[in-house]
This record gives sequence, structure tokens and C-alpha cells, in this order.
Amino acid sequence: MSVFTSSSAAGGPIIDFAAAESSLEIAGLSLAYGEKPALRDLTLRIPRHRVTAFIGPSGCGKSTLLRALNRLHDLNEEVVRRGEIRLEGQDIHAPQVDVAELRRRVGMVFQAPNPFPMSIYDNVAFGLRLQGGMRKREMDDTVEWALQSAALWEEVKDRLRASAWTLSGGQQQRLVIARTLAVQPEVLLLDEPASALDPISTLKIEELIRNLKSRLSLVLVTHNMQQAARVSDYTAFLQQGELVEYGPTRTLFTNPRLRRTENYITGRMT
Ligand SMILES: Nc1ncnc2c1ncn2[C@@H]1O[C@H](COP(=O)(O)OP(=O)(O)OP(=O)(O)O)[C@@H](O)[C@H]1O
Repeated sequence: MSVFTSSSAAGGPIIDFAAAESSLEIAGLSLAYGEKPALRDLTLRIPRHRVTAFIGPSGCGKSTLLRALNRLHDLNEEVVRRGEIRLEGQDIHAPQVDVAELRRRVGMVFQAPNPFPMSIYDNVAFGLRLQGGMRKREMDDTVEWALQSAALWEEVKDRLRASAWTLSGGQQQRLVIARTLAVQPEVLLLDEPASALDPISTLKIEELIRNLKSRLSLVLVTHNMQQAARVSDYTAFLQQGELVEYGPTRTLFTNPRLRRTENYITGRMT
């Protein structure tokens, strides 16, 4: 018997994007950890060159959904999935898909900054070296470009050979973003990227997120509703694995369609 019970979201999304405007399409996605459902029949499209936020109470499935988008659940044998995820129209679970290439195209940044134990330069060059075929000059230029893109270049240009561990937490998170950008992803997934950082570093990350959307599509998981309101164009509200409401961020926060959304954003339900 299937672990998935059908429970369509009350109200469902209030917007939809044409496939042509979408970077990712999630179609009828359900996911369970063993017998425990975590995502229930989610259907939504993630628009290209916009910031989309996933919000909702702890345990509602935000990180599970984010991780599904670059197949981070693959190694968890307990996970049972139903439904499809398409990147630029292609099923990410199709047999011919190279998972390493998928993760290059759909990069991910986690809550705690996780620079590799090597120099600032080598962190950013890491993915480029794995890909191979780049001469030193081109590599130098790409490392500089990635650090510029992550708004870190000016702070580190004179100490590229220093250990990444000599950077502050906020700088380390921007370094991780530079490392992810260096291999030119189309989508950047951010799982609470600023929750371990001080307020100034948080603002820098938020500004960076807003600036990056001219270049790629971003998906942000956050507990912080002010942050979602500040940086995202669209917000999806999840509750108990269901997509409750999905719409332009301004509308969702000022004029939610459903009482469940209103209760959450006004703090009547956590
Ligand atoms: N590896 C796992 N194995 C088993 N259950 C898991 C696993 N990861 C998450 N879960 C469960 O799946 C549900 C959704 O978890 P998830 O981490 O996606 O929620 P979340 O909305 O991101 O929560 P939070 O805001 O607290 O990070 C929760 O009930 C959680 O306990």
C-alpha cells in the first residue's frame, strides 16, 4: 500500500507561471521518510530569474522540498518519492541524468557555512578543477568573477592564498556562494543561508540574493518572514507537507487568501 494519502491543498496556489517562464516545475510531488509522509502532492513552478521563498512552521517540509530539487535525498534509502521535478522541462530523475551535472546546474548553500579546509582561492576553484580543461589564466579570471559576484572580492583579493577558516562567518558564507557560482549554476538553492550570521552579515547576504537574480533563479528556505518579505518575489507557504498558498510575496503577506496563511504570517500559529 502506498504511504501517500491524497490530501490536496486547501485553496492551492494562487499563481501559476507558464512553463516557458519556469526554471523548475514540481508536479504532483510526494515524499516520505519510510512510512512518514513529509511532502503531499505538491505542484508548483519556480520562476526563472526571481527569488522564491518557502516558508512555514518547523517540520512542514521546506528543507525536504529544497533538497528534492537537486536530488539530495538520493542516498537516503528510506525516502520514497512520487511525482516529477523538471529542470528546464527535463525530468531530473530520468535515467540519463548525470547527478553531478544536475548539482552543478542546481547549486545549494546550507545554513552553516561549510568552506573546505583549503585556501580562499582553492575553495572557489574547487568545482572548476573537477570539471577540468581550464588554463590558469582563465581559472584566475573565473575565481575573481565568482568572488566579485558574491560581493567578497574587495575583502579577500589580497589574501587569496589564506585559509578559508581565517574569514568571518558571514565572509565564509559568501565564499561558499562564490564557490557555488563559479560553476555557473542556473538555480541556487539556499537553506536558511543567514540564520547562523549576525545582522550586518545577514543584510549582505540578502542584498547579494537580490542582486543575483539577474543571473539565475533562486529558492530560499527561511524561518524569518521579514527576510522572505525583503528578498523574495514569490512566496510558497507550506504546512504539514502541503502547499497551502503560493503567490507574489507582497500579496501573500498583505492580503493572504486563506485564514491558515494569515494565522501563520500574523504569528497566531507557529
Ligand atoms: N532524514 C530524515 N529522516 C526522517 N524524517 C525526516 C528527515 N528529515 C526530515 N524529516 C521529517 O520530515 C518532516 C519535514 O522536515 P523538514 O526538515 O523538511 O521541515 P522544515 O520545514 O525544513 O523544518 P525546519 O524549519 O524545522 O527546518 C519533519 O517531520 C521531519 O521530522
